[in-house]
Amino acid sequence: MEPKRTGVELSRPRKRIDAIDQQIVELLNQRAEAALEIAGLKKGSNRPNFAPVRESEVFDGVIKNNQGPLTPSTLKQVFTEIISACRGVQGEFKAAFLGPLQTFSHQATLQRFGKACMCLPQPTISQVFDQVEKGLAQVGVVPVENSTEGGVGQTLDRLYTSSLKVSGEIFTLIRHNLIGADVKIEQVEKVYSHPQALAQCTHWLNRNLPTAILVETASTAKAAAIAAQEKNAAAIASLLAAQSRGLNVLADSIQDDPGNLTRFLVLTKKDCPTTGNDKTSLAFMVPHRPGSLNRALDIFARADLNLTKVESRPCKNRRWEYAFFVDFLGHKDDPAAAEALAELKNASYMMRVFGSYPRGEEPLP
Ligand SMILES: O=C(O)C(=O)C[C@]1(C(=O)O)C=C[C@@H](O)C=C1
Repeated sequence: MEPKRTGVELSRPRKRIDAIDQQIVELLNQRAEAALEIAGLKKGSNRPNFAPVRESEVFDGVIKNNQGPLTPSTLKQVFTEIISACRGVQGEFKAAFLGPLQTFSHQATLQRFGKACMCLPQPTISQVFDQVEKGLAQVGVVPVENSTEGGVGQTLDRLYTSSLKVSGEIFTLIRHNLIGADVKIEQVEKVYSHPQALAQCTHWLNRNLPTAILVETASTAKAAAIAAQEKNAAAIASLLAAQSRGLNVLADSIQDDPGNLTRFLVLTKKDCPTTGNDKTSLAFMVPHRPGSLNRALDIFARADLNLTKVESRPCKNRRWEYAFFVDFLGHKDDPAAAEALAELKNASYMMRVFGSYPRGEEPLP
């Protein structure tokens, strides 16, 4: 007869885990004490606690020495929370973003700043800028472009009038889920969501819920709130919305494009020094003459600067004139970039560099 299986054979590795956990707790507290000491030293010198370039160095160092079995992306998640907790020990760390809670802007904020950050959802993109400009939040998180829908005009326009610096970028996978309370997928008669989310799930809805009535809401979070109350109703919203309302996920990842990404910018008052893997965002306006845009773009080509984005927006006070928003790989203080920017300044009647910042990582679908 086979011996009865008990938990006995697990006790040795579990004891090892208990001992390791004790060490982790001690080390985490030592790390938090060091962060507190740094905060004390920064206080006198007018340096903000948030140091994005240093955070990139921490991530790079951790990943460089990793032997596995944990993957780099798992370690990044763990250290996002460790740094978040340390920032929290240093003082209240407030992040403003386009609300309400449980939207993709909220998700992007948590993805970058971890759960210890204090969330300040704002009714408009412009108010996100206001909060940081007034010093009421240390960072602002605003959407700047979506991989299928394109640029977010309100963000580009407000960047133009703001003195804030872009000090980071966040790529967030837009995963839509059909969520509901006590409802099975075949019982769903109404689907609530933001018009963009409904549009991004058109094929899935046609195939799976062809007779359901689609109802537009102001946000995906609002849709989740309605679905939590209404019979035979569901919402298209984030996992965060489902979890926070205790709703069931009836179908996950239902967006038509599995690689749908939104890029967010992180706004702060201070510039970032170079890391060696940076991106720069700027805007310029050139005179209305044949070839002037061509000549401006040629400056980047001659400096061997790779443009990752070019977008135009109408100038508000000059009809049929445009500001060109450009991102390139590199830091504004790199010698070749600095020279190119000086040349561009001469060739344009307005140029503003919004900031150079560590390049963000694009998550895999
Ligand atoms: O190194 C610093 O400047 C710190 O304040 C410490 C620390 C960290 O926990 O590693 C915390 C916040 C900063 O944004 C960067 C790093």
